[in-house]
Amino acid sequence: MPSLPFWKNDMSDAIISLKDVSFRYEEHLVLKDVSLTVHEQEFLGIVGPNGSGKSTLLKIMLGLLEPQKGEVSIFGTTPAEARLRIGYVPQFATFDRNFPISVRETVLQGRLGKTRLIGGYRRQDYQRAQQALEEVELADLAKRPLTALSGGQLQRVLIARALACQPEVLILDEPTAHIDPKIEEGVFELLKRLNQRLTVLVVSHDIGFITRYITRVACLNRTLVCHATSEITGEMIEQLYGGPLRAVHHDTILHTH
Ligand SMILES: Nc1ncnc2c1ncn2[C@@H]1O[C@H](COP(=O)(O)OP(=O)(O)OP(=O)(O)O)[C@@H](O)[C@H]1O
Repeated sequence: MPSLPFWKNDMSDAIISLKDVSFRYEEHLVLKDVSLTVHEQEFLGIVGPNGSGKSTLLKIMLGLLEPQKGEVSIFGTTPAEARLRIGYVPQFATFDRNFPISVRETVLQGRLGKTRLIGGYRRQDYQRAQQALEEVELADLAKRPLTALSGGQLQRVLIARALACQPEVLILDEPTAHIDPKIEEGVFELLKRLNQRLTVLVVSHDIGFITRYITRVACLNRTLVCHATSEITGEMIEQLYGGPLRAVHHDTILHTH
């Protein structure tokens, strides 16, 4: 009898499984023996200092990068095969907001992998885009050009674009890095609502803030350690960031000295 694939050793509702994954850019080892299982309906935070490999880890889950070592399974298959089941919201900085395009057209781009390539979008695509805009509470801005949006509105549009492909998991890379704290709260309240029907995985620098929303945190600094939110202490943060953390804002539960 063939042996079970490695992810079958985990709970049956595991949707993302990485086992002993290592990745290097040429000589530079960025991830070392990273193992992680994400379960259905989780709201997982991935935190770590600059350059600790967070975006690299996401790109591996999305099949954009292939690890030199280890195994990656998404919904029991390869990242490439599972791609359309994942909604991805890239880092804000990588998005050209001056592109002359409307909110609706941006959200429709999320349908590209799901619709026909020739002949334009179908009625169903417009319906899905409309639903996604309603879900992020921006339906009345559908015709507005992207250039006329605030940072928080733009972030919601990018979330709507990811939702338009009807994903089962939403992966966001620093969704609130460039918006102010009040708006940040609104974005995380939205993610919390979406988490009622979707698995959510979010990369953030701001562990103090996100612990209010997430169920579990994965601390990455080349290697990865997971903690239940309730276990997080200032000492742990200090170890992760290699020194006292000065920039935890909001009325955070964490204090380091
Ligand atoms: N294409 C690349 N070629 C070579 N090195 C890279 C490449 N992309 C990233 N790196 C390096 O790999 C390391 C990890 O980068 P990565 O972007 O995954 O970190 P991060 O934790 O997401 O950082 P940040 O918090 O600054 O976004 C960094 O030292 C970075 O300079």
